[in-house]
Amino acid sequence: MDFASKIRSIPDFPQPGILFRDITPLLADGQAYRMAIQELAAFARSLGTEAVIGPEARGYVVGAPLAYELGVGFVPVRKPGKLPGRTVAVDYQLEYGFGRLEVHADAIRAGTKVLVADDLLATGGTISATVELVRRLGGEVVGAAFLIELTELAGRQRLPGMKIKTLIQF
Ligand SMILES: O=P(O)(O)OC[C@H]1O[C@H](OP(=O)(O)OP(=O)(O)O)[C@H](O)[C@@H]1O
Ligand SMILES: Nc1ncnc2[nH]cnc12
Repeated sequence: MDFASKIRSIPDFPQPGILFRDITPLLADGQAYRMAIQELAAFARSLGTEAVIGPEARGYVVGAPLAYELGVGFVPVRKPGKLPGRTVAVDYQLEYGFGRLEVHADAIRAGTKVLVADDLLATGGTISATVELVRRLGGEVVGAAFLIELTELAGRQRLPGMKIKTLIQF
């Protein structure tokens, strides 16, 4: 499957100088979406994944179906003030901004093998923050799975030693 042909590139969004890689055409193609999730699921299975975690919002369209396909739980990471229970938070930076991510403090049992999932790896800021949240809760991060990797932004360097699967590289 040529997943890259299902990605639309939009210049200067959300700000000048950013070439935005839009996954919505891939999501709209049921067969491509399913094959992409199944390919990431094979990687996740090989790592013994017991839970999947993903950041709001686009991390959910990868992480949630991946967890469902594996038959394991999904842990949502949210932007501030959205989760009703006690939370743990980390601040982070991304290609075009900065922010804070939160997770419920009781979302992961200590020792759980957790796969982190998102649509896209750019600078790695978002996923590093997500990894940090898992570790703070005592989970073991076994790997990271993405649809897209922006190789020039070297996000992998923020994840030393991590097993990483990406379906499309730009
Ligand atoms: O590797 P990084 O430099 O951190 O960039 C990648 C992140 O940026 C985008 O999310 P965004 O914060 O735009 O939020 P969204 O999912 O709500 O659109 C994307 O979905 C990744 O989570
Ligand atoms: N260039 C990009 N396109 C889409 N999502 C992104 N998140 C961070 N950088 C991005």
